[in-house]
Amino acid sequence: MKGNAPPPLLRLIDLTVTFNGQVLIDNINLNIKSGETLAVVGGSGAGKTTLLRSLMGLKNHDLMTSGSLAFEGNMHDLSDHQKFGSFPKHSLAYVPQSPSIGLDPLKKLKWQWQQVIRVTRPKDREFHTNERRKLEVDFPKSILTQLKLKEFGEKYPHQWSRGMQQRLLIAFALAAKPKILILDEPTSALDPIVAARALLEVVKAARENNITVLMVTHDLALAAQFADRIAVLSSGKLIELGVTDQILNSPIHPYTANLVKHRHWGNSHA
Ligand SMILES: Nc1ncnc2c1ncn2[C@@H]1O[C@H](COP(=O)(O)OP(=O)(O)OP(=O)(O)O)[C@@H](O)[C@H]1O
Repeated sequence: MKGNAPPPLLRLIDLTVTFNGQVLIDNINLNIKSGETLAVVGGSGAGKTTLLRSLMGLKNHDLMTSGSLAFEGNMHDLSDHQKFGSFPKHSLAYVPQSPSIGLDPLKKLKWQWQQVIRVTRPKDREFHTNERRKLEVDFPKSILTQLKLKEFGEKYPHQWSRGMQQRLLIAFALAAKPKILILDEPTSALDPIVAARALLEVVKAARENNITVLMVTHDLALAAQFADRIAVLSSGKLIELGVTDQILNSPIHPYTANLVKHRHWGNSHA
């Protein structure tokens, strides 16, 4: 059946990022399959955030980027910001590690939701104007319920805890109906028990809405609970990639074996 496998939704080809000659991302090739949850795991400084930012075409002028990205069969040059402009950015939704980056402290959350719709669905062909207006007024209740968020509209960000702000950003991202939801350390603002529960809800909501999830985390145990596949990043290199069970039960690279050995596993993968 191998020959019949569908092409990947996104293909990262020969991505290299350097800073003053120092290699931060070293020739990474990575496929993301439609509908999967892929976790990129690595320690601090491994290059996780740099990988995500490059993949989204977010330009940092200090860094030199080379490589390309194929999305739904179309090629985009990552080294050339102008050419990357043709990439359908609304297909990706990014939730940053720090929720405060994504929220305006001076605006009620309802206003911020309206901006999400205006930006992600400009002159939308999918929607008649009336439908779009309705969406701007009504946050999809199903997503609020799925993520256990209520009464979000009339409050300001500071009236929510950091964990709630992070969940709200994830809800905004899901409601914008991206093809890929990108989560940077999605549970860093939450305590471990709440984190696992919240991530379970996010992955479930993404699956129900047919959204592919790419997350980066330093926590292999958390990745193991939710990811279909795990990619291991170390010093900017993709050193191992496999389905979650293979990574946990028969890791090939000594770095991965060490990660697995030194994790305290919960019940799911003891
Ligand atoms: N703009 C930049 N200029 C110079 N070096 C950078 C820049 N951005 C990232 N780096 C370096 O690239 C390496 C990877 O950083 P990155 O933030 O991607 O790692 P990370 O895996 O996300 O780490 P963490 O888990 O601590 O957030 C680090 O050595 C970092 O210092």
